[in-house]
Amino acid sequence: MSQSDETATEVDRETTDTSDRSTVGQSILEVDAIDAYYGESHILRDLSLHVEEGEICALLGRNGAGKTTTLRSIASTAEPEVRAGQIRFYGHEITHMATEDVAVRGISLVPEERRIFPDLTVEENIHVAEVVRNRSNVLGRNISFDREQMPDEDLYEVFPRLEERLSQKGGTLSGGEQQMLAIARALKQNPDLLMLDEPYEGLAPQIIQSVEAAIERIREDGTTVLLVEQNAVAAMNVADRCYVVDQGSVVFEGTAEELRNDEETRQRYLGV
Ligand SMILES: Nc1ncnc2c1ncn2[C@@H]1O[C@H](COP(=O)(O)OP(=O)(O)OP(=O)(O)O)[C@@H](O)[C@H]1O
Repeated sequence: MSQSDETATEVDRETTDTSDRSTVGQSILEVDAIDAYYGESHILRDLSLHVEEGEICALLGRNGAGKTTTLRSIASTAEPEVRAGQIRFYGHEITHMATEDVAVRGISLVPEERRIFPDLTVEENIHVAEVVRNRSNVLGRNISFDREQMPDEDLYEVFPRLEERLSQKGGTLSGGEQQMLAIARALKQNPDLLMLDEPYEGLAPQIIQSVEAAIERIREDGTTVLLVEQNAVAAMNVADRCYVVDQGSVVFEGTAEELRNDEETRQRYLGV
C-alpha cells in the first residue's frame, strides 16, 4: 500500500465513523481561540465559535470584519495562515489540514465569487468534482473523494430550476441561478457542513427568498449550514443562532431572536 493509499484509508475510517454523530444539537464544529494572518496582517484575534448539528448558524458583521477569513480558516484554504488556536470537526482537529482532506471529511465552502465555469453546462458544473478527480488521477495525483455523492434526483428536488436548465451554459444563467448552481455543486459532495459566503449578494429580494427557501430545505434534509452575510436582516430570517464579528473577534453570540431584540448590537456592529 502506498503512502497516499494509507492516508486515504485513514481519512475514510475516520470519515465513516458515525459513532459520535448521533446527538442532534451537539457541536460538530469548534473553532477555538484562533489567530489568523495574511502575511503579517493579523486579522482574526482569539476568535471562537461553534456550530451545532442540524442548525443554520449565521456569521454577521460589517465589511472587512473577518467573516470570509473565518470560513477560509475552517476550509483550510491556502490563505490565511492560522497561527494559534484549534479547529475541530466532529472532535478531530482539522487545523492546517489540506483543503481537499477537509472537504473529504464533510465540509464544503461556496465562496463569495461563486466560481461557476461559464463555458460548462449546468450539468457539467454540478459534476465538476468528478472531472477534476478523473483528471488528477490520470496525472498521477491520487485524490480521494470517497464521500458518497448526493444523487442528482435529490439535488434537483431542492433546485428544480436547475433541472430545467441542465444543458444551458453556466455563464448564461442569472445571478440567482448561478448562486443556486454554486450551492448545488457543493451539495453534490453530500457535506455534513455547508458553508455559504454571502449567498444573497447582488440578488433581488424575490430571488433572495428562493435562495432562503433552498437553504431551509437543505437544513431540513439534514445538512448543517454556516452562513456568512452582510445582509443581516435576511440572514436572521433563516438562522437559528448568530455570531457578530468585529475587527476579527466575536462581539455577540445568541439566537436570531436575541439579536433581533438587541438593538444596541445591531446598530453598533451591523448598522440595522
Ligand atoms: N488576501 C488578503 N491579503 C491581505 N489582507 C486581506 C486578504 N483578504 C482579506 N484581507 C483583509 O482581512 C480583513 C478581513 O477581511 P474579510 O474578507 O474576512 O472580511 P469580511 O468580514 O468577509 O468582509 P467582506 O464582506 O468585505 O468580505 C480585511 O481588512 C481585509 O482587507
